[in-house]
Amino acid sequence: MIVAIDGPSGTGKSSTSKAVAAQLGLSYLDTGAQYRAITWWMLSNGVDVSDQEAIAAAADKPSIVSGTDPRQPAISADGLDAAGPIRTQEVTAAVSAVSAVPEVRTRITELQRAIAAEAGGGIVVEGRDIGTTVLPGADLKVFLTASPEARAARRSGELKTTEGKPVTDLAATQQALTARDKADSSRKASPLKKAEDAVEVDTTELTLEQVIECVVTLVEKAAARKAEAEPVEEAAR
Ligand SMILES: Nc1ncnc2c1ncn2[C@@H]1O[C@H](COP(=O)(O)OP(=O)(O)O)[C@@H](O)[C@H]1O
Ligand SMILES: Nc1ccn([C@@H]2O[C@H](COP(=O)(O)OP(=O)(O)O)[C@@H](O)[C@H]2O)c(=O)n1
Repeated sequence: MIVAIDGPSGTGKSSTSKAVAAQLGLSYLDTGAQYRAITWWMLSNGVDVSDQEAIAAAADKPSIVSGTDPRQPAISADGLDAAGPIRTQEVTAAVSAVSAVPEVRTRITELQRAIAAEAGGGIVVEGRDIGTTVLPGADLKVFLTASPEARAARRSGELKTTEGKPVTDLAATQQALTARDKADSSRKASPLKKAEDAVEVDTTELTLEQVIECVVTLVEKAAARKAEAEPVEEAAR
């Protein structure tokens, strides 16, 4: 069972995906964390993130390792725990530029497909291009949306500066979030986009619990469809 959950920042992808995976006993992959980890590695290793060629040349250098336990998500770059540093404002500000470089996307997409292929019992993969590009054959595709105001309000309490202080400026958070959406949606390589066969869920007026319940129901229905379809496929072979 492969579940793809895409959408812009602050729509609830990570919280929903982790909870759904934990509830249904599936693995979990946060692909945004992988793009953040490679960005953090580049910033830490003197790669000029305003130079596309420099980013492309460094794309296959770091080893990026993701944990797939939804109760203990883990991410490392060259063996260093990246979970904390990837959430800083510095990384958030640079990640769209790094993730737009085709060599970075090819590298990270390969990693994502390998992880999904190895997840025996099924996996929930969240990101921007999972349903359109990474796993177009997913059994269920969900595209989460929410108003920019709701997304900024959700995010403003979480963001941290490089010194670890909270960022509380709501207007600035909304502006940064909108700029990142624009960059992610307009890049040439695998932009943020709803897959044609994805189910769109607007989470603006929903609690996180309601979104989780909705996605669990969608996964259960997709699993039942898959179970019904498989004996037919077997017989046709
Ligand atoms: N439906 C919701 N209502 C209120 N808060 C939410 C909802 N969904 C997520 N959140 C909160 O919003 C923040 C961002 O959610 P997250 O899952 O990280 O979004 P994304 O992965 O899409 O960026 C988190 O603090 C989360 O708890
Ligand atoms: N499948 C993906 C996932 C993330 N990304 C990039 O990684 C960035 C960070 O993703 P994220 O999911 O951690 O972002 P948030 O929604 O958590 O803020 C995005 O803004 C994209 O630039 C991507 O290009 N493709």
